[in-house]
Amino acid sequence: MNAMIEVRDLSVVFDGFRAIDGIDLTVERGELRFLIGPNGAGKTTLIDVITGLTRPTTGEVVFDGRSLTGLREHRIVRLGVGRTFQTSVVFEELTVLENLDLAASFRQPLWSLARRRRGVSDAVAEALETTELGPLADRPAGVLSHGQRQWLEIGMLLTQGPKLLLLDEPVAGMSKDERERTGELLTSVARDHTVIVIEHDMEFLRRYASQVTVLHEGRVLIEGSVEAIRDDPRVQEVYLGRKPSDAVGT
Ligand SMILES: Nc1ncnc2c1ncn2[C@@H]1O[C@H](COP(=O)(O)OP(=O)(O)OP(=O)(O)O)[C@@H](O)[C@H]1O
Repeated sequence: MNAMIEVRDLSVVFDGFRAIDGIDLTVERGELRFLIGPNGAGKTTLIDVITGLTRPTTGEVVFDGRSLTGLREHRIVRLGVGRTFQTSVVFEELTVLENLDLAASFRQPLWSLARRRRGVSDAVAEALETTELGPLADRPAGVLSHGQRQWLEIGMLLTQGPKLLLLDEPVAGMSKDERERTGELLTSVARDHTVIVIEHDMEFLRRYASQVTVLHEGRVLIEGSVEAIRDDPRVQEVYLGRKPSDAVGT
């Protein structure tokens, strides 16, 4: 079986309101999948269900062949699901290295902590290399630019050895150069992880996405290549008031 994540007939009802309304979604191992959709489409709620933050009303999520039904958030993290939030979770007074080290220790047994104090663990060294934050390792995270901070958060997830990364609008508020660097980082991370990215930046999508799932009103509207979704009249319609070229880039 090659699916990393299978969402089956998932619904989430908040006080009678169907935020997710019967979603089926399969993301294969090693995919870099983009999730888009207008405000309120259910993107964040879907990620909340996968990570155990929100309980589904019906349906289930199967991760790496195992049902996540009933599991608490920390169990799901330990199974290999990592997530970033729209708000930052780095400790500003700690250095880049210390933030990575702390994140890495989260999944480690105690005996390995004592051993690691003598040097930088492999996971931390790898995260520094992948994110290219090595030259900033001893700087406090508080002095990082917005983009560098996002890369640190991705690095912190990587130290925990996730199989699946869920990233919520990673390029929001970034400069053009930072966006480009983030695109390269995601492409590189996706070489040995499965990655699901919620992203509104259509130019970014056009450059870095291959498979895209469009959500609308809690359902999957369409799934396909950037070109296929760009040309689909249903997608043009849900981005009402915008030319299709604005909605998904040309
Ligand atoms: N805890 C909650 N209680 C009630 N309604 C909620 C709750 N969380 C989300 N919703 C509603 O569910 C719908 C889907 O929200 P969600 O945040 O998943 O959408 P989204 O696609 O991520 O939107 P955006 O792009 O604006 O972040 C929205 O109408 C939202 O108001």
